[in-house]
Amino acid sequence: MSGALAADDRGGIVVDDLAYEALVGATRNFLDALAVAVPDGPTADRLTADLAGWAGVLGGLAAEERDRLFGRRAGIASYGQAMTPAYRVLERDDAGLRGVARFGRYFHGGKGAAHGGAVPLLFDELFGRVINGEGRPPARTAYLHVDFRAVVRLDRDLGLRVWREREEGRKQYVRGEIRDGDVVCAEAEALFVALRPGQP
Ligand SMILES: CCCCCCCCCCCCCCCC(=O)SCCNC(=O)CCNC(=O)[C@H](O)C(C)(C)COP(=O)(O)OP(=O)(O)OC[C@H]1O[C@@H](n2cnc3c(N)ncnc32)[C@H](O)[C@@H]1OP(=O)(O)O
Repeated sequence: MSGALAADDRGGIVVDDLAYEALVGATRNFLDALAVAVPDGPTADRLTADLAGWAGVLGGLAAEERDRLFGRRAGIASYGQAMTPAYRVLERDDAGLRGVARFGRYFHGGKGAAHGGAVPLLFDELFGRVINGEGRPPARTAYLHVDFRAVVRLDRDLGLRVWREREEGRKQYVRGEIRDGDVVCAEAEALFVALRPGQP
């Protein structure tokens, strides 16, 4: 990214994991509040100006992709990103993971249920985490199939499970499910293809 500095070149102290997790959590809370608020004109103007100010501050702290924190902190909730519904990994090994997810109001589709696009988004994120494990070449999603079995309700702790199904050369098949208690809300299957050296 042009104009971005490597973290080492900035000379400052990078925020610790706990503080970064709190920042991403506050961002999620903000997005949930924005999704349901009906602001008056002055409030909207004030917020727009505040956000523009913060975008400017953060723009001045932009880093190269390899040095960024967003989505790259393995030890914290949602790997430190707010792009997908919130999740936490409870158990993980090379075969898969178990965890919990929560779809905030920002991910509302209609009639109290999560947006249909947010469900595959979460699967792609989780699959990517399992497939791109330690020591493996990076792999990209070739296809992602989701069956929506029951509505995903907002603001509830949901069970997550993802597991590697099989591997055929560069092709890696992975499956997963999202449960609300005993109810399977969504099941997914995907193919990831490991990238050849130099492949974007
Ligand atoms: C790099 C990122 C990780 C970095 C680490 C970061 C840490 C972790 C972060 C995790 C957070 C989120 C991670 C999300 C992961 C994404 O969402 S990636 C973004 C979404 N996906 C894309 O943009 C992919 C776009 N497509 C492509 O780049 C290329 O089509 C692909 C998928 C790499 C495959 O192309 P290719 O390498 O030229 O392979 P190709 O020879 O065509 O096919 C290889 C084999 O796969 C089969 N195949 C390919 N596509 C299909 C298909 N759609 N259906 C069926 N079979 C297929 C072929 O038939 C062939 O089979 P065989 O003949 O070998 O039996």
